[in-house]
Amino acid sequence: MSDSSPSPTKLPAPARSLAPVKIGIVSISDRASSGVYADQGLPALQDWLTRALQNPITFEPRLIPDEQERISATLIELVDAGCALVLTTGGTGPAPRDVTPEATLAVAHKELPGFGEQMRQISLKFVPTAILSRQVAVVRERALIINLPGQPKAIAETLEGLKDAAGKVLVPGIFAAVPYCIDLIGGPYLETHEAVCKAFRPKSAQRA
Ligand SMILES: Nc1ncnc2c1ncn2[C@@H]1O[C@H](COP(=O)(O)OP(=O)(O)OP(=O)(O)O)[C@@H](O)[C@H]1O
Ligand SMILES: Nc1nc2c(c(=O)[nH]1)N[C@H]1C(S)=C(S)[C@@H](COP(=O)(O)O)O[C@H]1N2
Repeated sequence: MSDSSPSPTKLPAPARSLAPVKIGIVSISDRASSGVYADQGLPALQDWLTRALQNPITFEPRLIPDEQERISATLIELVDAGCALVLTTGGTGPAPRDVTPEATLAVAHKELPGFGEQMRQISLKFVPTAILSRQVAVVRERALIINLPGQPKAIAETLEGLKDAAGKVLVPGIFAAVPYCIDLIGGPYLETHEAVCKAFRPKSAQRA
């Protein structure tokens, strides 16, 4: 009679425990925050991050008007609350009330210009007005803060980049660089779902 007990070699590998991560998501919109229209920024951010990341996520959502002091105070509060990543949406354009980049730079310890440069490159594949977005990314303490444009569809476009119909990456999204950046500033080790976004780390930084 054959032994029906499972061979140890066939047992599924024990699930790796992934570090939890706290993420601040901030929708900056005069009209959404005052109820003129329903906010689509926070749902779009939460949806994309939930699809992209394998780690357990605690979201810290904030919906606020385009007011510089309020934006800076919100960013500081979220970093102090332990967010490793803070994503904002809205207020990056040239209009008088668009002050998200100024509010972000005001709380920066370091600026990372590559994120804004890459987002504008990606967005140019979607809209010629991509160059109107003044978005910045900065490090404050152990947190990475990134501005995304306010148009809700721009959230997935900039984070994920541009793919062809077969899913081949044509222009890498900025999120590919986020996990390694968070390693470097002392945050949790983030792992992504490759079908949504393949994170890049140098071999020496990859964990088994
Ligand atoms: N939070 C949001 N929810 C839904 N749609 C939004 C949101 N933010 C922006 N949009 C849409 O994207 C467009 C461009 O965004 P932008 O940040 O320039 O808005 P805005 O003209 O400054 O107005 P507001 O700050 O009142 O949203 C808006 O006109 C609106 O159609
Ligand atoms: N991917 C992407 N980027 C985009 C857009 C867009 O629709 N998709 N809209 C542009 C427009 S029209 C503006 S005015 C700027 C600034 O937008 P914000 O003020 O909503 O942040 O983002 C630009 N970047």
